[in-house]
Amino acid sequence: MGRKAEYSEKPKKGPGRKARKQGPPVFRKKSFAPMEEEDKKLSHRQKQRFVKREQKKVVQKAKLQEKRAKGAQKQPQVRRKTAYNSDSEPEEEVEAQEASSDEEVPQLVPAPINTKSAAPKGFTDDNDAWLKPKKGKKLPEPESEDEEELEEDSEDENGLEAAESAEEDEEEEAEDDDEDDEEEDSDEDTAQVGKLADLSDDEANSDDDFDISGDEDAAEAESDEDDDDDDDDDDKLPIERANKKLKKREAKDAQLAEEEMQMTVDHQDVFQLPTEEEKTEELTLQQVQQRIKDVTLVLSDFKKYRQADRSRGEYIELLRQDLCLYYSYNEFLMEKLMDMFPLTELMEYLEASEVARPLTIRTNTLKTRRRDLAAALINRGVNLDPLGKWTKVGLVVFNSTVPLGATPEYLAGHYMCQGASSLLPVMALAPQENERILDMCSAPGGKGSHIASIMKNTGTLFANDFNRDRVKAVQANFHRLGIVNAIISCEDGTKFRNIITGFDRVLLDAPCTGTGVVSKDPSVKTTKSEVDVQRCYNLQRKLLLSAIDCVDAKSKTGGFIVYSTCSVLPEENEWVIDYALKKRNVKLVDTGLNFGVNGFTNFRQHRFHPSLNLTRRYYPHTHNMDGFYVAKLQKFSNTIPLTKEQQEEDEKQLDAAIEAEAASAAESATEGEAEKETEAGDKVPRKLLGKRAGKPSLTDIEQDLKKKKLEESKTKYVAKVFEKPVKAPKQPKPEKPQEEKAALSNGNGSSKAEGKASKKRQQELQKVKKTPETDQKVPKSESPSKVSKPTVNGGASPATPERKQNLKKSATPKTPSKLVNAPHEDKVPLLEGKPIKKQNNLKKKQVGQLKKSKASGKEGKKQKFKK
Ligand SMILES: C[S@@+](CC[C@H](N)C(=O)[O-])C[C@H]1O[C@@H](n2cnc3c(N)ncnc32)[C@H](O)[C@@H]1O
Repeated sequence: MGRKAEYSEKPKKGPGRKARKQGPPVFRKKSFAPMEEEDKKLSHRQKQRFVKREQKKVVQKAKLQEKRAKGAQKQPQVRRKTAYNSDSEPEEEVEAQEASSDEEVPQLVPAPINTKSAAPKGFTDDNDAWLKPKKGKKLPEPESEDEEELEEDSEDENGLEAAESAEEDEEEEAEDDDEDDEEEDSDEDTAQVGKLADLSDDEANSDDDFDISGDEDAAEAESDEDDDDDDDDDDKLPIERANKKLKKREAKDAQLAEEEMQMTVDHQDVFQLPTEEEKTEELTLQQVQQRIKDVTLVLSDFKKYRQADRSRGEYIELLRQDLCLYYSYNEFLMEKLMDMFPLTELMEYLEASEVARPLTIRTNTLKTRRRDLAAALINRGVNLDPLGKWTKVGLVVFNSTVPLGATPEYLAGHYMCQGASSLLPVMALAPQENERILDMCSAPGGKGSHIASIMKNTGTLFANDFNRDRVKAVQANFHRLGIVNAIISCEDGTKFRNIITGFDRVLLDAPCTGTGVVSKDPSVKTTKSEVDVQRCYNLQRKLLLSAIDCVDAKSKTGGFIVYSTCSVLPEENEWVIDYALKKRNVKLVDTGLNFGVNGFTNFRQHRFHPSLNLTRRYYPHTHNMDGFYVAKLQKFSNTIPLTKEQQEEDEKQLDAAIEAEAASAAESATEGEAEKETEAGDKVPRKLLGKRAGKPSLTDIEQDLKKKKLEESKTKYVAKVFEKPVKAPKQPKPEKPQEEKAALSNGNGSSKAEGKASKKRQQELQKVKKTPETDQKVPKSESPSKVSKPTVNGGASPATPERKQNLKKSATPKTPSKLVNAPHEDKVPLLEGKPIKKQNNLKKKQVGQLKKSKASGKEGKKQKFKK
């Protein structure tokens, strides 16, 4: 139920806005309040005048009293002038009065007061004419004192007091007029100028309602500042003068601000390094963060902010500790990172490493196209986008309502879940169709499957990994993705050159410390140590040399090796490449990746080959992908620029280093466990694991000795980065007797005993006879690769005509590979070197012979039967 509207009575409309009359002027009481009340708001000049006036009053009163005493009575000669001149009053008269008021002795006798100038009590609409300021003159300040005096005047027209007040007023006015005279030249003009000046002077504006004191203040300021320039200013326009004034004021303000700033900076609290006591105190994360900022600031301008008695090292040490605490890194890794990045970049890197990288997938172009895959996944509720212009197969997934590892598309092999950075090494490898390519460390097969899809399932992909369990993943993935051109093996990559060589391209995505993927695996931040890094880079060096040896420098389409790691440490990247440059006939070439940071050519005190700037580094904070490293090498000669002895020595060193590191790692692990046990309070003898299991526990001295040995072995076998490749003397190549050639070609013994024996024999032979190398090339100026003899190991040498001859003539077949175990008529290792075609020829031969023998057998049988 609603209420009915009542329209019968319409409310009368009042007068419109225009019809309304303007009310009488209302003056703020304050403006006319007694002086005492406004005392606080008076300007300095006003106060001075007020004091002066008071003093004068006292003096005058004293004089008056004196005169009274004398009894002298004089007629007033000057008409009394009121504070407010009416418009009707002639100006001349006023001027005359002013002139007379300048006289030293005022006329004190009360005069008959002019009715025109008599002021009524208070202010009403009737006397508003008073308030109109005289044209061209500023409105005088209405002072309450004057008001009172006027009232008094009107009451005691002929009284003595009236005369007194009149005299006072005259004096005051004279004084004011004196001041006004100073400015009167520009009075009319300054009506505008004054406003401009007031705009910049809030103080002046705020003083009085009538803008009088404002003008006075402005004038005061002007007089202060412009004393010197007064003469120059005379011939300037008012606006120019105002502008000048404004600029001066601004300059003064700026100077003041500058001084103030300097004062605050000078008195700012300089960060103090904590004392020993303070170091033991526990801090909150916020406090640690603040201290990181403070120390960073000190280090940014060390001269300015440092404590006099403290060194830079102390600040850096504190910063490292705080960073370790804040980001949960161990000191070793933090130190490595601090060596790599400038401070500000380090912060960015650490922050970015705390955030997970976006999930990315790679389209399997063997089965689908990217846009079809994207459409299918969008239909399933996956929010995605192309990964970037640099890839045609990558997609970045923002969010998904379904698990990406279980969609029908995934199970059908339409895509592979892969980090963006793992697309880079395959792009750098640039596989071609129908090539023979090796993926030396393949598991779980992400990059391998990418290679196969670019090859469009043509040629042959050898996917190898040393970890048997992980090889299963390669198998499963390849099966799911529909790869049919791959041979999967489980071999030690370092020995792969002994199994099969002659590849067009090799990808070595080496095992590493994983320092680039801390966002994926945060345990890396705390678990990696110097020993881990050493172990990794020694293995990486071995693997890389093997990978290089597997490539055929004479490949028509390739001859490339791509080395990559998901580590950011130079030890695992530039150092390894630099090592390979010195040990093999390879050079660095452009990766073909048009983004990424250049590799280091120098790092701390180390200097690498200048071409290392062709390698690429990727960081989470700059590329929003995992920390990654990619280098592309081209093999320009199949010869090895080292003598056999040097090669063996190198290998021994690397092997020993890896073993020593492994042993020390096991040792430290057992020690750690044993320590834990004893810490736990179990007072039982230490449990020994690993190598020392079952052996009596070592005494402290023995343990010390062992530790020393370990340390020695570590330092001994850490390969030197600047190690110069040893120059091999050039030797003439004498004719080899057939026997020796055969012996040489049997380097790959099938049994270990045989292998060793043949190796010894070969070494002896090499000592006696050395052959010159014909196709030698110098890899780079600093490493002349004059090789004295061909490699004995068939895996590392190319299939030269001479070698082919040897292979044919070899009496005993040595086929070490698990992949290759074919009993052949001519007993040649089938997959050695390039001649894979030979395998087919052999097979044909074998088949032909078999057929022949069968045929002959049949014929024989037939013949027998016939017989
Ligand atoms: C970084 S992962 C390879 C990832 C792989 N390329 C991919 O994209 O899926 C390194 C691999 O090297 C393997 N590995 C370690 N030592 C090896 C060796 N001596 N020979 C061959 N593979 C090795 C590890 O089992 C590991 O799977």
